Amino acid sequence: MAKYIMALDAGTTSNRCILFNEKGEMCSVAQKEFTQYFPKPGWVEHDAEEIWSTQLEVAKEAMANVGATAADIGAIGITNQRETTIVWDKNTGEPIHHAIVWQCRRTSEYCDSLKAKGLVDTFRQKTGLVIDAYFSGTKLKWLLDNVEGARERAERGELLFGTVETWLIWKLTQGQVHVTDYSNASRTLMFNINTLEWDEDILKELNIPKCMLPEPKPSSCVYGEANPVFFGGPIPIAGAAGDQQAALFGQTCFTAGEAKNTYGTGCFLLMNTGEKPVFSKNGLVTTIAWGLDGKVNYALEGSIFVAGASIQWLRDEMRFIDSSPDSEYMARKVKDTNGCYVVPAFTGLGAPYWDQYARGTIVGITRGVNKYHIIRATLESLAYQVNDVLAAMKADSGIDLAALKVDGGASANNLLMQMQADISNAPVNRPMCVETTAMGAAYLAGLAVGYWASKEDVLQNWAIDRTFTPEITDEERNKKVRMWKKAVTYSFNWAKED
Ligand SMILES: Nc1ncnc2c1ncn2[C@@H]1O[C@H](COP(=O)(O)OP(=O)(O)O)[C@@H](O)[C@H]1O
Ligand SMILES: O=P(O)(O)OC[C@H](O)CO
Repeated sequence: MAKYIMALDAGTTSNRCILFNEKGEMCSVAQKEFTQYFPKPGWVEHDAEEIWSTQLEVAKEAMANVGATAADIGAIGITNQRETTIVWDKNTGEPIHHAIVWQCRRTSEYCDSLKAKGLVDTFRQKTGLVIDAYFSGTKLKWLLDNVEGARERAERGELLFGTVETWLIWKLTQGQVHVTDYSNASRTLMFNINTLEWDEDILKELNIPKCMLPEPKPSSCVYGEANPVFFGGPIPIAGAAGDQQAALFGQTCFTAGEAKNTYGTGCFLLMNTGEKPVFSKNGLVTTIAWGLDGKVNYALEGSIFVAGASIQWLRDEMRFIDSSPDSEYMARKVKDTNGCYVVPAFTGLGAPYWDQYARGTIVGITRGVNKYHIIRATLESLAYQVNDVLAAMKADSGIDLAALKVDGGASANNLLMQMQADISNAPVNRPMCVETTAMGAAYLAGLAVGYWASKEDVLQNWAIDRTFTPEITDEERNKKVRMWKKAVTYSFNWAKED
């Protein structure tokens, strides 16, 4: 048996490669940040070639760290920032434009026009999603409408579309395989989550040529082989899933009613709802969790656009901290936020508000508020946003979670985890391995090639590192949440022209 399964985790700000062994232990990790482009307020782009080159670099580095050869790697599993939209030339492989990132707001007004046509329910029933600039479909339309000659080239069959996993699989197979998995397809606003096909009516509405779309496949199956030129031998690419769905899998939330919350660039709370989609009445979206063993699992999702990114803002723009982990030390210098609330709606608000025009705001500032209070209030804003989504999840599913399973970079912050337990009045369980996104991708790939025999095989790999239990009174909690709800209203609709 091969020694490792390789997980390629293509995140929003960095790409990672982790090699996992049979026990689900991380044997080697390599990571590299890549450039973020902000060409206009509210616009976000990546260079797709840089996504590929950094991903390849870290994969080689992770192998070199432990002296692994291609024969030591049983399979590759890919997990990725979702919705980010890439279009490239089928023959030259050259992207026609920078990738338009999930956070980018450039198609907000076009989304308004779709809503004004009365299409909200149609899109929800077909795709499970709300009409929002977040999802890929309107970004793809923007590229076809705004890059010179793109629409004609796409109609002639010369251009291909993909989200990041599609792009990486295409690159790894040197242009042989153009596929997506159901979990990623379900984030495009073009995929019918009931029929598991691209939706013809929606493609017509958005004016997207179907020939440029990848073939949708299950999340755990062999899509093709990485060309030997990259790793010295072929390796099967056997799993792919959007990063949030992969984390749900990595947290072993295999049963309906189980949920996890990931604190990365954004924050994403997903609940497995079983083999039937549940449609939200409270501002959540319905998404495909994974396709596995001939079946599809659905999930309810609350997507928060800015979470760890607000800590990066404290570091890079405010220059209040030198590193993200410093936020904990600095926030502990004060006992509370001194009445200050930060609403980090930098790219609008996602669940449960869905306000494309919301922008960040700080309220409650008095003469006594200093940078430590603002750092603390920024951290607290993550917990409030998650709490809003938890309430929506409870209303939609009828399930009051006994405890919240957490992961992602910012879940390392003990103060933040304690704030979450306090504000949501629920225990917070952090697992030993918080790299659950990569782990989920590894499991999906390993299951496809028989490295693990069944889901039950990997359940035993999950273990708790630490539980945070609520410590504040109901009175304190109610007051805090009430004030947050007031604060968040001040961010609404800010960027809308009068
Ligand atoms: N100790 C910490 N406290 C607060 N935020 C943190 C901490 N460590 C990392 N972060 C934040 O977590 C994010 C990185 O987490 P990660 O799961 O790698 O995200 P992604 O997959 O979105 O790139 C960054 O936005 C960073 O600011
Ligand atoms: O890069 P992350 O981990 O914040 O995830 C981004 C999401 O996939 C966007 O939907």
